Amino acid sequence: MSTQQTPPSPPPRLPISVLTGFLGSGKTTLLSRLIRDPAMVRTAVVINEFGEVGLDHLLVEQSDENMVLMDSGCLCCTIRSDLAETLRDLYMKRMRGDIPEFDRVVIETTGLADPAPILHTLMTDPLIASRFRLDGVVTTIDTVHGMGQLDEHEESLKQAAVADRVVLTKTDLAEPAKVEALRRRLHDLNPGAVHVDAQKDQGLPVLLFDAGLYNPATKSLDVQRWLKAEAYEGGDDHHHDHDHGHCDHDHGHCTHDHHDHGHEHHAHDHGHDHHDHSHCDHDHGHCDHDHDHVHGHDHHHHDVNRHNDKISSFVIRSEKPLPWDGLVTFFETVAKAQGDNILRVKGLLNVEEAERPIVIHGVQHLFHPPVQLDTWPTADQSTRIVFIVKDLKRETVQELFDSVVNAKAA
Ligand SMILES: Nc1nc2c(ncn2[C@@H]2O[C@H](COP(=O)(O)OP(=O)(O)OP(=O)(O)O)[C@@H](O)[C@H]2O)c(=O)[nH]1
Repeated sequence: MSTQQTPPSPPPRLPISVLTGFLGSGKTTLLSRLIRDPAMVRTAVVINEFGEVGLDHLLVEQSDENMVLMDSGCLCCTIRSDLAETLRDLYMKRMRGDIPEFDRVVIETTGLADPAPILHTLMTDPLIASRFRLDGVVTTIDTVHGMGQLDEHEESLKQAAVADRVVLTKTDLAEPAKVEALRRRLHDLNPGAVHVDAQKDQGLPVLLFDAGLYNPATKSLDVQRWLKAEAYEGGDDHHHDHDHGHCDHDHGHCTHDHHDHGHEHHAHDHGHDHHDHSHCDHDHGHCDHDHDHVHGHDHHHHDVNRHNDKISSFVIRSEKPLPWDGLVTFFETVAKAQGDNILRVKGLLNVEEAERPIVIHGVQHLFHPPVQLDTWPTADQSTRIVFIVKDLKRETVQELFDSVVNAKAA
């Protein structure tokens, strides 16, 4: 992690959305819909093959064998030898004016892929990292088979855990109770992700993209919307969530269980999630409220370690300003010791030496350069670091934080 404290804000790099999801979960179907949508104008979509998205007569212009322009204004491009080369090539052609200018990129990954290596490429290849930034991860989940896939395939769990947007597919085929049980499980697995219904929701590009720190609607950095720390906190008691194996065998039972435990507010959250993008902001109003409620309490007791198989998420919170070198040591140590178990980290930091808050963002052991915000997003000036992890206890991370950061702060 770099110790640079004042990188440019907002970042001028082109946003990339990574589309992932299990085999047959509906990535291509979603992409075929997206590339025909006029809102995808000035978007470059990187796919495996043209054939899979059925371009046929929609194609208006082919610049070379790897690239076509759709009449929606969406540029479709197939992967060359590897992703890094494809992105470099795209960027150079854009610079030279060989292809229409595009403002964002969407990359489809293959079905069984652990998305982490792709995210690594985006963050580590110097040419790519200086021209592009990760906007978000979009994960398709099949509502008919998704529960079983989450049980049986770790890749599927990881894809859901790193998502900024979860697209529920095949809701026209699945029983509503199963869809609801899956929604709950996904929410427990990754409370910050917004759920979108591929069948019912309209305006998919708006719902799926701009999931990052930069909010094009307000033309500013929107850390509340991005961090969603409140979604990982709050007084939820998720002790019964451990038994998701049951869900696959007995969804009705599982749904009942949740209701029996008074989790109606989950359904409420989900209801908000899949309406339209503006609900993100509405959600925030909602979350702020929750957050104020939580704020008056001892956060260490209210942070809930949500278990979903081996994956859990939690927030490390600290009220006092923290020394930068302590924070750097903490992130370096945690990345070195537990890098493989850290799926995603997002943090808003109150740093002693900095007048303004600093935002960090990491995938496994890699971190984007920190970004300094102009102001605090709300009156709450505490440090909040969201972790989504695998096989890693909250206590382990908290202990390290206490010994490295809090000890230095004391
Ligand atoms: N009824 C229904 N069928 C869907 C939906 N989404 C996808 N399908 C079907 O599910 C099958 C798999 O969908 P794809 O879009 O090819 O899935 P994919 O994730 O691209 O698959 P891979 O490339 O093999 O990983 C296809 O037959 C689609 O027509 C949906 O929302 N409803």
